[in-house]
Amino acid sequence: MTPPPAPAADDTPPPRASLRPLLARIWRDYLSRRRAALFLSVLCAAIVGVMAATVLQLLEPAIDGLFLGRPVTIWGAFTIPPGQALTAIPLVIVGAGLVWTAAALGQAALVNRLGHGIVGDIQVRLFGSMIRADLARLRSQHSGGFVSSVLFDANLVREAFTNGVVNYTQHALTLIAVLAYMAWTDWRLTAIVFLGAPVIAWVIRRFGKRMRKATTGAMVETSNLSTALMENLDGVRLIKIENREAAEEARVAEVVARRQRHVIKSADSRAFAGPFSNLVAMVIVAAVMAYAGWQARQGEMSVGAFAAYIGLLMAAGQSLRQVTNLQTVMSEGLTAARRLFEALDIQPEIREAPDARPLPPGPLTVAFEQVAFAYAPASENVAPTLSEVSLTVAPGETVALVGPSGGGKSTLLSLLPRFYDVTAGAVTVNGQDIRTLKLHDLRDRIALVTQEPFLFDDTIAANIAYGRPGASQAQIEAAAAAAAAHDFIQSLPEGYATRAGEAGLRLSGGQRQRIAIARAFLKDAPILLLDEATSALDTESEALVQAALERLMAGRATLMIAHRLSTVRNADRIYVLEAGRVVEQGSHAQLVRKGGLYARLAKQQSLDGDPVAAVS
Ligand SMILES: Nc1ncnc2c1ncn2[C@@H]1O[C@H](COP(=O)(O)OP(=O)(O)OP(=O)(O)O)[C@@H](O)[C@H]1O
Repeated sequence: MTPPPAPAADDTPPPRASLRPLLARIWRDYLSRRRAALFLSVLCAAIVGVMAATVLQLLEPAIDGLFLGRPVTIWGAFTIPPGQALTAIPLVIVGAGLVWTAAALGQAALVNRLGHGIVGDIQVRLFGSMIRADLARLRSQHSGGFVSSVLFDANLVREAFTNGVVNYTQHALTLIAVLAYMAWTDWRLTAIVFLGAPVIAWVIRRFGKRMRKATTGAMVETSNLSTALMENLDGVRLIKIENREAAEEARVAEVVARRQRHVIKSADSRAFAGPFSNLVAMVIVAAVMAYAGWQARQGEMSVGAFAAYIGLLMAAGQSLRQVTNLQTVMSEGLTAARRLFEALDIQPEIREAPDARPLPPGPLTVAFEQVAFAYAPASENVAPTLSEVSLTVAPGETVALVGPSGGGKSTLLSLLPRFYDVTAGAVTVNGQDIRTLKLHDLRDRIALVTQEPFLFDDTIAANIAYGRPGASQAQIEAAAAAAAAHDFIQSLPEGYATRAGEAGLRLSGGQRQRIAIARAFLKDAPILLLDEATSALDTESEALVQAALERLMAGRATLMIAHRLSTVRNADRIYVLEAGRVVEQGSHAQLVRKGGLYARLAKQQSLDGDPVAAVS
């Protein structure tokens, strides 16, 4: 096991042109449906922002009214006689404080619901896209990558588009309110503030760029970390038997360290942008203070106005720092959104045709007609995995696929439920190309029993009824009885309600097989695919499973793969696949007589060198 590759982080900032469609899509897919809540939370944020500026503005009438005994004008509109200032101003402040608090509470409650709603939407969509993805794509990416996208990347988008958008509004509005107040009283003061704007913009851009690079790297490493964790849990037996615990610990430590480097860089960018803009803000405060002090000396500014300016500027500095911080959070969220959308946009190649036809009920005949298939695209010039394969399985017939490892048997089987599509030729069901049929109907008519049947972490009954969720208990038990599984299930502590699967009961290979066969009995599909269904069993289990399988095969079109030739001797026809081609075909007796590859394989498996004895 080699360490996952270092990330190829993209350090170029996203061009403006690509930002607009990204934002438009976030609006269309996630925000527009919640536009009322979004509007309300932005409104609350606006109230909070404006209230913050308003309370500070009251400094001017408070100081001038209380200390200088002047008539007090609140917000330039209401005039209060000096005698009433002592009661009026505190009352206005309490009133503003109440509105401020109500708006802040409303904002927090709305943002929490909005944010988690969006993250839930993204997670469900990502899962939907993953579960519908082509097998080829799912095989090309480790499941750890999907897990990390669903659990972590989606949260970055939440941060950006709730906290980011809403708090951004609040602080931007505080800034605007302060600037408007200053412009209203003295435009020169505002001009001084605007001189600092390009510097702040530069700070935001610079840290935003660092942040994007670090975020992309952190996301790649988070995905590598999930992959490493899942791989270790899956391969725990191998790790223990090979005494590789320390090596695996070191490997994971390496991934953790790489992830940490990116995460720290990203956190640094986020944390450093604020103090840098704070520095610029302090320089602006100093300049305004110098100018306002000079004005006050000239008698053109009252003590109250001076105090209010400075108070407001301090608040503006605070908001500016927040806006800079949020800018980096937004940039992180946009990077995550871009990555998630790329994953969401991959369309499965195996899709139902728009004019797909239904598949009527009843027995079905399967045919492979001059089928060729390659996993790699034709441009890669790799020899195809299957070439010119033709075979037919009629209802009630059993066709067996045998041959050396890597010959293409499993690949051939996976073409029938359209896990992959043929590259040439066609697979047909009752004479119709399966690409012209409804995908749901096609898969509904196929039962698949594999060497290591998968059990969900659910009850045995639910596992048997997985493909027929509406099945009654009686139907489930009848299927289990037909699969010779009823007795052992009943002897379990909770019978059919016993949990199986990863965190549940550990079942033997033969028991799992029989549950899978019960699942196939319940599905009652006219096409049966058996992929080495008995090869992992001991003789006693095999006898039970074999008998159950024979009952299951009756009346269906069965295509089976078997390594142990003893299990295929009763097949109607046997096809020997070597390097993707059918090299021999016929009944067991015919193939043994022929003395070719099949006869040699049969001989290899015999103890006494007699091929017929080996398979009888
Ligand atoms: N997902 C895949 N992507 C690329 N190549 C694959 C994939 N699955 C199988 N192959 C290749 O296709 C060839 C046929 O594999 P397949 O599993 O169909 O053979 P098989 O006859 O079933 O082998 P076995 O008896 O060992 O199970 C092999 O060379 C294998 O490496």
